Amino acid sequence: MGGQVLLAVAGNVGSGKTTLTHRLVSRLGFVGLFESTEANPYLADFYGDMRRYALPAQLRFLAQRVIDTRRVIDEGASAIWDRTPWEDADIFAANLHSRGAMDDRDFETYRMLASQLLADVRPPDLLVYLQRSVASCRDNIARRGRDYEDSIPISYLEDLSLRYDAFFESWDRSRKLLVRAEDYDFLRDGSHLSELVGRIAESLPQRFLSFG
Ligand SMILES: Nc1ncnc2c1ncn2[C@@H]1O[C@H](COP(=O)(O)OP(=O)(O)OP(=O)(O)O)[C@@H](O)[C@H]1O
Repeated sequence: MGGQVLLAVAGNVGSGKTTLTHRLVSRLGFVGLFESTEANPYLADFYGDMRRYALPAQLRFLAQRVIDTRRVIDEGASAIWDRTPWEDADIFAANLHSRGAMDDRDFETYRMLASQLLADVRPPDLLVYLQRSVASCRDNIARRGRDYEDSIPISYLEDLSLRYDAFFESWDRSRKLLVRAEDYDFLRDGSHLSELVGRIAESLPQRFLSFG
């Protein structure tokens, strides 16, 4: 194995990142970098009133994810991210700004901090984009039944989905892999996971030849 491998799973709210990341963690023996739903004390308030809580919620997401990322990278173990800090900055915060939930002044403040915090964070070796239709994301969100997510407008998911596609298209910090979530059943079918692990191995840089 060519040293520490960093994988990232990126995708919309309800796309199934957490399920996939758990499966990959147990298959590969990597450390999982999970987004704890309880970790952001602004989240429920944010969904209740996006205008009021956009800036503190975004700052908290970014700070927590950068702290967790740096710790895992410093520890030297191979790891897999369930969402990256670049998604916070380039997708979520930018989306709130363009929806009018974050004003120009707050967005500029956020951008100043984000560019400093992210300046020397090592990117993943491979970004896996778990692409799922908005209708299917919405069904997953409804099924998991978190009260505070009841208020998520469909237009919010649609905007994020467009931004995710553009983010993936322009992602040039590492290699990347598109996975259409609806073609796989990672929860119930082990062969689907094996197929994806094979695709990941093929997509990684040469130095990780013995991966998987
Ligand atoms: N930067 C952010 N801005 C706004 N909301 C965010 C941000 N990062 C995460 N969230 C929200 O916090 C919650 C975290 O939940 P969770 O970890 O289950 O992620 P998720 O996006 O729903 O992923 P998945 O269903 O693919 O596992 C979700 O409602 C998620 O959209």
